[in-house]
Amino acid sequence: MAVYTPLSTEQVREFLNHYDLGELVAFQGIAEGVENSNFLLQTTRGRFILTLFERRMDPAELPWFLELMGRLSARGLSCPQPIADRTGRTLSQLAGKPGVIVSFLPGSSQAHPDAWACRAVGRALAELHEAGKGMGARANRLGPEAWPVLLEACGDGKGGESAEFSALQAEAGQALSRLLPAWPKPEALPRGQIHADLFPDNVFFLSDAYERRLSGVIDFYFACTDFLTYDLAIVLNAWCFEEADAAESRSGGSSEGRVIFRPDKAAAVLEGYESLRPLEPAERAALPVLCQGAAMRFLLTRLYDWTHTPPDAQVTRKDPWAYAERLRHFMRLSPQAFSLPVETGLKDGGGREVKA
Ligand SMILES: Nc1ncnc2c1ncn2[C@@H]1O[C@H](COP(=O)(O)OP(=O)(O)OP(=O)(O)O)[C@@H](O)[C@H]1O
Ligand SMILES: N[C@@H](CCO)C(=O)O
Repeated sequence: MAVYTPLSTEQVREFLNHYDLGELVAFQGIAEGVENSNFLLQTTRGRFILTLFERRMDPAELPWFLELMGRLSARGLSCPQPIADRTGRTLSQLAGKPGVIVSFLPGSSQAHPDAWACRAVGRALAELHEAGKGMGARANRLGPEAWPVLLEACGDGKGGESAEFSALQAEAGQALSRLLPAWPKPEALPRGQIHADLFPDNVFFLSDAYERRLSGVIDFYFACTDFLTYDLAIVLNAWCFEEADAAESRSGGSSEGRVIFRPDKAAAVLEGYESLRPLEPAERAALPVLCQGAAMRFLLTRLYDWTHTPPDAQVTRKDPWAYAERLRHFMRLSPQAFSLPVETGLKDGGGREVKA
């Protein structure tokens, strides 16, 4: 559970007094997530999400994220809308942390998304890239310049001395020395606002007997300005492998063979994306390297968290070895692996599946 900062009913009630959101009925910490503390608030006016920002977050950058969500939402992407208090402010302080209340999105995430969901997320990513146009830039704090620093810092924490951990650190270091010189120059590919963490747990779906649709995208707190295709590479990493849930139950040894790449899902992501924003040849050619970079980014943040998560935090650590496997997969790929457009036969007009 990701609650780093527990709150009392009194604190939440007092906080809510500054908003026009009715009276507090109930609140609870939310089990999912690793970055921030999240609470579900039930008030007499409905459900809302309260987030307290914890780590890897410079409070000075919070207005940028709130502006992005407001803009995307105004342009038709279903995402949380920041809610202003009675003085018009969306960003406040609670328990010594910056805090925000956002609208609650209905639906639920899919732990094991199928090819249809992969196509829908590809399409939603292209919508996000289109809707994000025209906003000021925010640098990617977890981009390639940050990776060597992060790797260096991984060994400082508790448990960093184990042989298995050291082997993974060494492997990441070797891969990094090959990856960094191959990384595209900033002007080489189209850039824009990217989500940068579009994992299955950040995408909601709704379904009934007649149809299934993607109902919303959450968690924009890693969003930044970078290669649009890097966002696609993150989605290919996060949505197109199947894995055993190995995180906390690891008993040692290598995790080789725990994850399997699904080319049909990758084809579905690309087809969904290109149904709105066809890739340029240079973007296709860069995808194998960008996929290695995306695997590296999540390998490194997970590796760092493996040894730096406070023992009393209510949080389930994520498995860095699963991303080492993805990195190996993408390092083995031919540079032409994504060079041709794909056809999956899933075409349905975008994101909505009509059931028979
Ligand atoms: N606007 C929302 N509407 C509905 N549920 C939400 C909303 N925002 C967050 N949640 C719930 O809270 C959980 C955690 O939120 P979020 O993913 O933003 O946390 P995080 O700590 O930033 O996670 P991550 O590890 O993905 O970075 C989500 O999985 C979801 O269940
Ligand atoms: N989505 C990330 C956690 C947030 O950075 C991961 O699965 O490692």
